[in-house]
Parts: sequence; structure tokens; C-alpha cells
Amino acid sequence: NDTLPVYTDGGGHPVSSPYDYQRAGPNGPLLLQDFHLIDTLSHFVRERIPERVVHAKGSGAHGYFEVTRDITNITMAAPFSDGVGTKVPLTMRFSTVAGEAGSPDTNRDPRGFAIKLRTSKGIWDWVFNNTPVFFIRDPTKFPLFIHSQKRNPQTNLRTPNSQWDYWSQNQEAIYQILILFSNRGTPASWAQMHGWSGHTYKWVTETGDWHYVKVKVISDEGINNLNATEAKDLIASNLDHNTQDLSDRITAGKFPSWTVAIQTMTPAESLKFKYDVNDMTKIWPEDEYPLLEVGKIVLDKNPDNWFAEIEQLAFSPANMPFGAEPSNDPVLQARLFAYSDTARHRLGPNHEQIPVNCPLAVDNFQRAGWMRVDGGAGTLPPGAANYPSSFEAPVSFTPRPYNLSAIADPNNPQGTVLTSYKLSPRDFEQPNALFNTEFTDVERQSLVDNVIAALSSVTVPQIQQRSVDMFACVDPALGEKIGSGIGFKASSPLKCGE
Ligand code: HEM
Repeated sequence: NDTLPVYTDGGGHPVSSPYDYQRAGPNGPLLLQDFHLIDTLSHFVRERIPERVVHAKGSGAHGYFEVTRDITNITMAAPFSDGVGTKVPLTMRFSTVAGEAGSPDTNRDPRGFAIKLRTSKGIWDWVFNNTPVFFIRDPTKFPLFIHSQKRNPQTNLRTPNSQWDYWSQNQEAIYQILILFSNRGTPASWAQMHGWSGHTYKWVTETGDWHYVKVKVISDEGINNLNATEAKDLIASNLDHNTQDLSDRITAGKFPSWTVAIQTMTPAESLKFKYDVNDMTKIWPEDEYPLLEVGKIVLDKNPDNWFAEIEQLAFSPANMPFGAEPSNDPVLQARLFAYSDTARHRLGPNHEQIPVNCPLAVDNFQRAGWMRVDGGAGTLPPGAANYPSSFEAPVSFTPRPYNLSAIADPNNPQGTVLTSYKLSPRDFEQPNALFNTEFTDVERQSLVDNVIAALSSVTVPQIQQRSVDMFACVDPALGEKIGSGIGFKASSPLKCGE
């Protein structure tokens, strides 16, 4: 049938039968020249990547987020800044936490509730759970807590002893334990769960005003849970119950949907809040901090390729557009580091170019590394400079639209500053001493000759001028010698830093 594609090996060469292989005679050993066999085997034995260290079992789908309220008085972050009615594509992944990739969907566990929003200003990952609080408020506890819940290193069994040993020693987990051991610990469907940010974030406006914010993603169907017997029965009859349920709903056109709401707190209010605003074992009561509906989520497309679009998803709470910032919640701060770090391990340094993780637009200087399969330069022409060039201007730089130090937090009055060292005339003092008092005559002359030779092959006059000025800042005589060697004079007045 010539309408079908022709079966080939990995090099694109047609192969008559995928089952056949080459031997030295009908009953002889295999031939190393059989590329098809070797290609097939060697790809197969590399088909697994590490599973997620937590949240290994999960499933997901694609859809969109729609802005339903103008909250530019709370944040300048896209998609909100793009106006009511703006829709951005998203991918969501739901997961259990402690089980391995093949473990049952209906195990008692919190559920991961992760959302990748592809906004006009970059990726915004909402890496939430289906619970409003968390077990810990100290980041150092996370690996230790997870060790107590996962398999014992000697027996490879999960043991109630270590689970309850941890919890009874670390009782700040109690709110989450109550949820976990109620029927909320076994949701009936990914579509019938709410999601919560858990953490407090800071959302900032164009003028630098900011609020503490928590996000709640409310299932339009309400929540629906299994009792312990139902959950156990499903483990016996269908390990993948929730995975299947999500996929079946979308195939049947019964698209899961959620309403997104936020709670806000001003910095002044936070000082009067009964608990630490950065303590993620506490909720903000909804009667005191009412929910404000701001958006809608709909999931309307199943993945075409589970590995490419779900397993290779890499979420990071550090992925935030301008207008959303982390609070000083230490658990959140630790997560800002941990997720991209694990993605580099699990998927490699170029995980952000995997289509499901890729922002709508990305232009930077990251071109190489393992498995770089695109030009790595976004929309830049292939020959564009691979660093911030002064003469080819490959990219422009957006000034940050607010000054981080201006939004200092009353809970941390020092604030944070965005800075780098500025050049000053003092930066030339030690080079001057090296040139004049340490170098020998031979070294001085070799420096002049070698720099003249190097600068003569530079073809951009403003680079030659800046370089001559740099040497003149070290010593005017040095600038004069090098300048005359390439036909330039030091600028007058000469500027040697601020
Ligand atoms: C210090 C605390 C924490 C650390 C170090 C941590 C670390 C991790 C790591 C390493 C993964 C695997 C990611 C991957 O392989 O792509 C993960 C997954 C996940 N975590 Fe955390 N986590 C922490 C706390 C939390 C909290 C507080 C939440 C929710 C509020 C959360 C929600 C999730 C979710 C939803 C996933 C699954 C993401 C996906 O579907 O790919 N984690 N976490």
C-alpha cells in the first residue's frame, strides 16, 4: 500500500521486515553490521528517563485559561494585563505524591495540581496541590519527610511506622493530616478537586503596589471523593482510574473546568494577621479574606503523545511573569531552586526547549548543551551574536518595570535589590600599578605590541575606540602608544567609570 509511510531504521533507510536480523549463516551468531537490529535495541534500552522523585504517577491534558476580571489594580502580570477575555493555552498535570510511576491513582495521598500557563510574557507555572496547606513550613524537612513516606531503603516497603513517626514528631502537619485521612485523601476524579497555591505570593502592579496573594482553583463540578472501600476496590480493578476518567471525559466532550479565585492581603494587614503570612501550614479564612474570581480554566484536549506532552512536562514555581513574585515563605524559596534543578537532572539542561515546556517567545544566549535540537536563538537570525553585543544588538533589554527595593516587605524591611557592580576609576588603580611598577620594560613593550596586533584585526571602529580608551584609563601613555599603533586617539574627555 503506497499511501502508508515506509518503515525505516533510525537513519531513514527502508527496512523490509522489523523482525528480521542478520546472522553469519542461518544458525550463526549475529552480525555487528546489522544497523537496524542494533539501532532498535540501543534505542529501546534507553527509552526510560528517571521518574519524578515525587509525584511520579500522573496524567494531564491541555486547555486554556481565560481572564474574567480586570485585576490590574493587583497585578501587572500577563495574562491579566492583556485584558478581560484574554485566553492563554495551558497544560495541566495531576498526580499522586508518594507512589511510583505505575502506582494506583486512588492511593491515599495529596494530589498534585500543576498548571503551565503560556502567557504573552513567558511561562507561569502554578505548581499547586489539591489541599490549601502543606505538611511542612521548613524546607529542610521536605526530603526527610518524603523519605519517611516512601519505601524503606532496606526492605523497599512503605511502613506506617516511619510515616507516623515523622508526623508525630512534626505536628505542624496536623491540618494536612486531617485532610489526608478524611475522604478528601482519595478524590474520585481529577476534575472534581480544587487546587490551591498553598504558598503566599506577591502580586505587584505597574506602580509598585503589591499584595500578598493566595490562589484557589475551584472545580465547577464541586469536589467528589471516594470512601476507603471504594478507593481500595478501584486499586484492585483499575490502577489508572483517575487517568482514565480524565481522558474519557475529554474524549466525550465533557470538558473539566475550574474557576480561579484569589485571596489578597495588604502588607499592612499581614502584620495584623494572626499567623505568619509565610507559614504554609495555615489557611487564610475565606470569610476574612474573601475569594475574588479572576479567571476560568477549561481542559479540552487530550495529549497526542503522553511521553512528549505529559512525562516531559517540567514545572517550576520559579517560572513567573513580571507582576508575580515569590513571598519569603522558605518552602517556596526552596522550591524556586529545586524544580529547575530536578528538571536539569531528569530531562537535561535544554528541558525548556521541549515543546510542551517552551514559552511562546524566547530569545537568549542559550544555544548549546545536550540535546539542543533547535537553533537555540529563538527568533534571532542564526548569525546573531551569542552574548550582549554592543554593535550587532541581537536583543533589546526591557528595563524591569518596577524597582524591587521599592516594594520592601514589612515582614522583611531590608527588601531586595537588583544590582551589579558599576565600573569606577578605582578599577584602574591596580592595573596602573601592575603596568608601571611591576612590569619590566620588555613586558610593557610586549603588551603594547600584542594588543596592537590583536586590535588591528577588529573590524568595528567603536570597539577599537572603546578598547583604546580602556588602556588610556590604565595610563594615558599606554593609551597613546596603543592608539597610535592602530590609528586612534583616546577620547577626550576620557570616561573611566562612574
Ligand atoms: C521544599 C519543598 C518541596 C520540594 C523540595 C519539592 C520538590 C519537588 C520535586 C523534585 C518534584 C518533581 C518535579 C519533576 O521531576 O518535574 C516535585 C513535584 C511536584 N510538587 Fe513539589 N516539592 C516541595 C513542596 C511542594 C509543595 C508545597 C507543593 C504544592 C503546594 C508541591 C507540588 C508539587 C507538584 C504539583 C508536583 C508535580 C509536578 C508535575 O506534575 O510535574 N510541592 N516537587
